[in-house]
Amino acid sequence: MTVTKLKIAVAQIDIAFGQPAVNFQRVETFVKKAAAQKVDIVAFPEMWNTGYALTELDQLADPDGLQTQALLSRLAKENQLYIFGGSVATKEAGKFYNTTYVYDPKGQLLTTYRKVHLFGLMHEGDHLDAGAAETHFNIGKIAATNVICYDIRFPEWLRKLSAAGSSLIFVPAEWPTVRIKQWARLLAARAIENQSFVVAINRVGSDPDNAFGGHSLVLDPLGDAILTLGDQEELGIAEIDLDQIPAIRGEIPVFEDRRPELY
Ligand SMILES: O=C(O)CCC(=O)C(=O)O
Repeated sequence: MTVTKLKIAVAQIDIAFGQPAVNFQRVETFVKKAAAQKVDIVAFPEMWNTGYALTELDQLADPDGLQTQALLSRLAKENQLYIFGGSVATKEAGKFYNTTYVYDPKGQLLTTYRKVHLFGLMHEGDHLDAGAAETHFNIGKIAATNVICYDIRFPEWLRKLSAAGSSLIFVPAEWPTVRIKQWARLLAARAIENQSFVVAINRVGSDPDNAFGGHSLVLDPLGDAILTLGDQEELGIAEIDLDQIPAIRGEIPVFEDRRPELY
């Protein structure tokens, strides 16, 4: 990794419904595939341990995220890369969350984020508690942040995270095929308005209620796609250069031109 360039692997995986052991194995396989491509970071989708088996979370959610943390820490260290851990279902003090972990190549946990906006259409609010905190982390010297899936429909949340200094936004998702056009458009808008790179990782396959459309994307700060995946399981590779950001933000200085006193 140079200071501004990043080689990213997007692990667009299928998720076995309610079968964490199968999914842990799949994540391990994809980290190894990514390492073979000599990437700096590999990124995963949302709720990859359980899928949306929300009624079974009491048996399936990872207690305090410890199993996920142990796996991601070991894999990051063994393979000498960053892991953006998508998100997993966790059980903490009797509550359930949709939780992200990010690891550095030393196997150290960089940050934890819990999905802030719960998606009523998929009954998240009936089973999960919402997070209430921002996340900020560095990939090398690159300032990054993340949200989860439905969070991208709340531009004010991503603006707040970006205004704090991030220029790279990760978005893990289980975004249904039926709304995949909205996925692409919302992500492009979030990239353009925040003048940030966006790495958006959707799952493929289906569960008892939905089919999931893949179409994972890496977008530049103008909203143009550097990488677009299809609707099958695959590992996509993209290179981004954060050196583009100062010129784009200098030409149209939206962060400086904001009028927060009005909104
Ligand atoms: O906003 C949407 O259309 C999809 C959101 C979603 O599937 C989720 O947050 O899990």
